[in-house]
Amino acid sequence: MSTENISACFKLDFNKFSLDVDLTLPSHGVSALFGHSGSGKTTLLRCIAGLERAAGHLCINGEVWQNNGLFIPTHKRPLGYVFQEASLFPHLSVLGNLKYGMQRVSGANSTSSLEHSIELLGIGHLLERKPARLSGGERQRVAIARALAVNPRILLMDEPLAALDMARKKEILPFLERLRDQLKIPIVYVTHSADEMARLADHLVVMTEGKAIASGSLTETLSRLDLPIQLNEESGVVLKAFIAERDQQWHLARAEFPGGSLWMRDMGFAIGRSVRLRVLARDVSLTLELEQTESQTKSSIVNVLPAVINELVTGEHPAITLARIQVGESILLCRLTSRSAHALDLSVGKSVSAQIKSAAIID
Ligand SMILES: Nc1ncnc2c1ncn2[C@@H]1O[C@H](COP(=O)(O)OP(=O)(O)OP(=O)(O)O)[C@@H](O)[C@H]1O
Repeated sequence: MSTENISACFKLDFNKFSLDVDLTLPSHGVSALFGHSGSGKTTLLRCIAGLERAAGHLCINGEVWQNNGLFIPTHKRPLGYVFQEASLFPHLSVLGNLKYGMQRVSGANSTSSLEHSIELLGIGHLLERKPARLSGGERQRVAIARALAVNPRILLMDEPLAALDMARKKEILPFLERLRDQLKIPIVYVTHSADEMARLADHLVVMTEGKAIASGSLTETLSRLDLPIQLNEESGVVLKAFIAERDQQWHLARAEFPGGSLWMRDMGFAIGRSVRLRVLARDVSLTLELEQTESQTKSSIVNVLPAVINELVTGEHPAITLARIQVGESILLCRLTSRSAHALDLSVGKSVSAQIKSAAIID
């Protein structure tokens, strides 16, 4: 078995809550811990940090931090931890805060890791400022840089955007994408925002009542219908695609994914650029008309793809049916009324046309 991953197995009992997980997470990229409030996401993160003393074991890319006879205390674990609210020392400048964080970790006094984290988070122009003169988003970028400056083996982030307004979130997300793409260490990211999860995660862990009920690649896990995350308006899939064509006259771009392609608003991305597409189940509808050219001329919907029904389940309310449909090698989800599903006589294996009302490039 490869040691290049995170192996985390914990059992912990609080009064009215038990954590019981046995997970293998990838050695790099973002693993999102996603689930309702109280499902145990923060508790799991705290176990990884050694802030909770659970029974079990923890191995980070071949380094054992906990097993039966061993428990490395938090201050000796080479990790970065980012909380919801950046807790910076008000009397120290940004640079002072970064350096203070480094002093506390032995062997972390590396100028190159400090410079690299300043550059990654784009805070070079803020180094002399005191925290009171930073925006919420800038403060959080400093907190992330401080966590990275110690050259950690893993970065733990507990809802780092939750305390920020929409504009600040938008400002910070590109930096988080940069960390995901450029850092060689794993990032474990707690969130209950479907949007953040879809945009940032490579790997998805779904938590319910202290258990990890699913753990797998983002694309695969989001295409499952047997998880509670699919039972709401935000359910949908993420497709890995690339820009294949641009229609300058109508300001559209065609993004190609395994098994199909979608026209969408041109965001100015170059041809060949990799992108993520988020297609919400509520934006997909089904018809039995199979002739694409004809239906395109009769409908305002630009994207019509041939599909085969893969699975059908009742949604969160009996009026709603969720369909999992195969489009080439990819899976899309569709929310429709149970009455429509009945009228179309939908069944597993049936060929249909999927009309995609809208899809968003989220990368
Ligand atoms: N030290 C503790 N003692 C007793 N119960 C605790 C303790 N810490 C957490 N809990 C309980 O464990 C459960 C899981 O909490 P946790 O914070 O891990 O959930 P979460 O999924 O991160 O939630 P949120 O999204 O609201 O942050 C909750 O019911 C919480 O009240």
